[in-house]
Amino acid sequence: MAETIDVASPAGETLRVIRIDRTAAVLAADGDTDGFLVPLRGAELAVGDWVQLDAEQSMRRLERTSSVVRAKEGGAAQVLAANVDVAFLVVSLEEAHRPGVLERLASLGWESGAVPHYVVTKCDLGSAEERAAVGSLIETTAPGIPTSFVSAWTDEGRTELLALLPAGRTGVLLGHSGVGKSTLLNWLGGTDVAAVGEVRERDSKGRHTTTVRSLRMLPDAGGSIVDTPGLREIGMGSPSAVQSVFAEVTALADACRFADCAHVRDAGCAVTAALAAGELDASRYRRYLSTLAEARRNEGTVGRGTQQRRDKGREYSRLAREFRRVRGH
Ligand SMILES: Nc1nc2c(ncn2[C@@H]2O[C@H](COP(=O)(O)OP(=O)(O)OP(=O)(O)O)[C@@H](O)[C@H]2O)c(=O)[nH]1
Ligand SMILES: [Zn+2]
Repeated sequence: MAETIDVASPAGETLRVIRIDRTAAVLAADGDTDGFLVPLRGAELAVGDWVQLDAEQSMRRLERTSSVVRAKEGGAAQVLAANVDVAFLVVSLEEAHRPGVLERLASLGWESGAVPHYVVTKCDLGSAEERAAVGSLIETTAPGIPTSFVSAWTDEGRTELLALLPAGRTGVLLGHSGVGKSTLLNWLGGTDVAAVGEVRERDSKGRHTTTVRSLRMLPDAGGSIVDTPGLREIGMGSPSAVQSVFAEVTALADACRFADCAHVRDAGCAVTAALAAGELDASRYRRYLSTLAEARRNEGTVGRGTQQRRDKGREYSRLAREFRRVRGH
């Protein structure tokens, strides 16, 4: 990647991509909120990337320490954010009752290379019981990932989140459209939430969403945070990330003494035994099979796929179907 830029900046200076859209990026010195605009002209940059300018004013992207990737069907994977330390998995209190959403976000979080942390938003809308239910669901669904309950309306949880982003650290907000990511960004950044006017565009399905990705400094914390556009379909990372989310299921499947076992009804199968004993939740096992199948198929669409991987995807789909048929889930 070599890109000529028309702004005088000292050669060798390391700059960060703090804003990006389809055609241009804004670069700024570390900790700076003012930067300059660079046309992308095909350069593959993501928010959070570090770039270095040489004497000829062409730029070189430094190696990424982490990246949040979205698999695009039929195309190359898209990097949503680079060099992030904490991946905030944002769910609204309402949405947090759905284990499938929690699992997908967890997988995307582990896949990024950043440390995942759930943020349950809009807690002003729910009761203490509802919150406790979500807390225990998260503990069983994604053990080991910490959770913060927040509300931008009542100011709950702000200090807790800011403590995770001291100077030199960057967070990223991952979550479905409408869970309150833009609101969080402004709330953490100290902007009056009521005064927020985001740039919004229509997406291919006519819905409004945030399309510009940006990195914002957090004056009250020292670090920074990246907003990603509304993710209507949250990807789920690679099969290995899915397997870390479903670690206990993976361990059971590995412990099964039959090679090529469908883990559906065979006597002596470790998975069947755990299901029968009530140690493994049938719907969790079904989600494990279908999520893994989807991750294998995606691996095929982002260009890294081999026939073998696609076959593996089909095999998991078949197992998921068979499991539903036999168990009625
Ligand atoms: N009750 C309540 N509503 C909130 C809170 N935070 C955000 N909302 C509302 O939730 C809606 C969505 O908020 P946004 O911040 O635009 O959500 P988003 O995740 O950025 O959505 P996209 O830009 O489409 O990705 C808005 O109507 C907000 O006013 C909160 O803490 N409590
Ligand atoms: Zn088995």
